Amino acid sequence: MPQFTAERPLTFVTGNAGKLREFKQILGDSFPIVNLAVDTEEIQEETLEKISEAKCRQAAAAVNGPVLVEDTALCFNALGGLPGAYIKWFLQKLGHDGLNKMLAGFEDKSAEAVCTFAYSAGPGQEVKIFQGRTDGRIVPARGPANFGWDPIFEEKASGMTYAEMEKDQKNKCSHRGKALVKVREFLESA
Ligand SMILES: O=P(O)(O)OP(=O)(O)OP(=O)(O)OC[C@H]1O[C@@H](n2cnc3c(O)ncnc32)[C@H](O)[C@@H]1O
Ligand SMILES: [Mg+2]
Repeated sequence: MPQFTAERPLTFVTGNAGKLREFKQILGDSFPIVNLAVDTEEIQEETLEKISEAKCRQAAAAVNGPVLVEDTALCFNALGGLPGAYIKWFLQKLGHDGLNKMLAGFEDKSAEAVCTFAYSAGPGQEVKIFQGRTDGRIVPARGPANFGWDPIFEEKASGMTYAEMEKDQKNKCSHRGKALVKVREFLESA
């Protein structure tokens, strides 16, 4: 375990309350973690790994210490993986109903939720990537609209939308939960 201390904690850089809430539920308080919202520039890139890596380098420079960032993508299979990393803007402009309508012309409503964490020990240090993926499909909204696109993502294995699940159930099967298992393994072995 890298020596995170109260003076030099691991900083989870995000401005998203839902992400932070789940992050804390999943990782608990096993070591000193603080949260900071740094406005990072989101680059346009081919791969989710490169987007998270760029975000991580900016965050490490801003914090000047160990950082963890994540980027979440929602990939519609009928659209070749789009909106992917651009889901935030599509959700903001179109809402749940509009996202469903985007797939109206396609039989295939399947989608993949992808969470990509990136860790750096500090500015100029190597960036480690941890990814979690969950299969599902896009459905008309069901369940409380507490977090992003949770009501319209029906997880494949359970047939429930993320929004219909108890928090523990979502965290066990979610893109974020799977990625954080890998993050924890790394932090515990490093
Ligand atoms: O500061 P950062 O960490 O970048 O936070 P963000 O809100 O900008 O997040 P992203 O760039 O990763 O955009 C992902 C979008 O998907 C949403 N989202 C992320 N994880 C989700 C989840 O588990 N369930 C539902 N919506 C989610 C999130 O609210 C955004 O609208
Ligand atoms: Mg963002």
